[in-house]
Amino acid sequence: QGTRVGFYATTCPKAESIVKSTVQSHLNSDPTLAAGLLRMHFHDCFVRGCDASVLVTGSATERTAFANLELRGFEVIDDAKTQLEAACPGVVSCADILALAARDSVVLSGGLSWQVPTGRKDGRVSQASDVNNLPAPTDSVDVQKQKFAAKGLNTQDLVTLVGGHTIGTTACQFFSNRLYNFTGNGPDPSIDPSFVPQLQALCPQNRGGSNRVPLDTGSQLKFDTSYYANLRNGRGILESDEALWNDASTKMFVQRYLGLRGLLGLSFSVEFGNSMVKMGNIGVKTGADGEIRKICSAFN
Ligand code: HEM
Ligand SMILES: [Ca+2]
Ligand SMILES: [Ca+2]
Repeated sequence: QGTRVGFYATTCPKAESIVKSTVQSHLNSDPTLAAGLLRMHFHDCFVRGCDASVLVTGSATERTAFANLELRGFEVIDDAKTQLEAACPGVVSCADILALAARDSVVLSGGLSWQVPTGRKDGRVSQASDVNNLPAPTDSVDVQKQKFAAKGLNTQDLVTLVGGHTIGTTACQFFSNRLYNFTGNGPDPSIDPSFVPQLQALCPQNRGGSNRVPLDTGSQLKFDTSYYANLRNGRGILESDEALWNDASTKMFVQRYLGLRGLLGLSFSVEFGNSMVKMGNIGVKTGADGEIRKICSAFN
């Protein structure tokens, strides 16, 4: 796979601490950026591999694709890159900065840490038209599984990584179809009926599509298992999220993360790191495959 833990130990020993302190200082002023950085790494890895293709600006780059319009935290990556270029010019890739920043975001939100293998090169291509195989919030469990399997990720990885929704928010436009006219008339029956009016108030019908709602009600800044408890209680926000509770193969992992009786327990905080390492190795470029960008938003 080409990456290894401690890749910069001799060439830029402070690389990981520089990323961490940069993420820390940005989260101090805006803790919601943790979610932005985690999601950005996912959107990078699923399109042309973890190669920072998502960071490039310009017409028709990935950043201009619909699925990426709400990505947040680019300024954190740029800030870390500036400091890394001062400390060790031309050494640390933007793809690695993004992988490290995603880990640090989880840890600073209360999650358990993991070691991030590094050594990714930055890609030389970024095309909006490549951003079509990302999962959609209306995807069934079967489609979600297929999209993850196409990247070498299994059902456990799917349930675990989507657990990233324990932090952050979604725009109403991605789920408000569930609140009003889901099956011709009335809300999606898989939503807890007592939760529906709450969501309707946050997302008024035919307006407020850009209003934002926490993906994990009551715990949007904390990296915990509350997201899974919400799924069990019919309080998942996206249709794709609640579906994980209504399919036997994915429900089993949700139950195990919740430590429900009779099933072998599984630690979400441990497994999240394991699955992130797998996701972080998707399509990694090494050697002459790629470059070390000077600026993360532009090819050299
Ligand atoms: C089936 C897979 C997935 C689907 C359908 C999905 C869908 C979505 C949607 C629709 C949003 C709201 C976007 C917006 O309003 O701008 C969102 C937000 C988010 N997603 Fe996912 N996602 C998936 C998997 C993942 C994975 C694997 C991760 C990370 C490991 C992740 C992390 C996040 C985070 C942290 C946010 C909040 C972003 C913020 O607050 O800015 N998602 N996701
Ligand atoms: Ca990429
Ligand atoms: Ca949470």
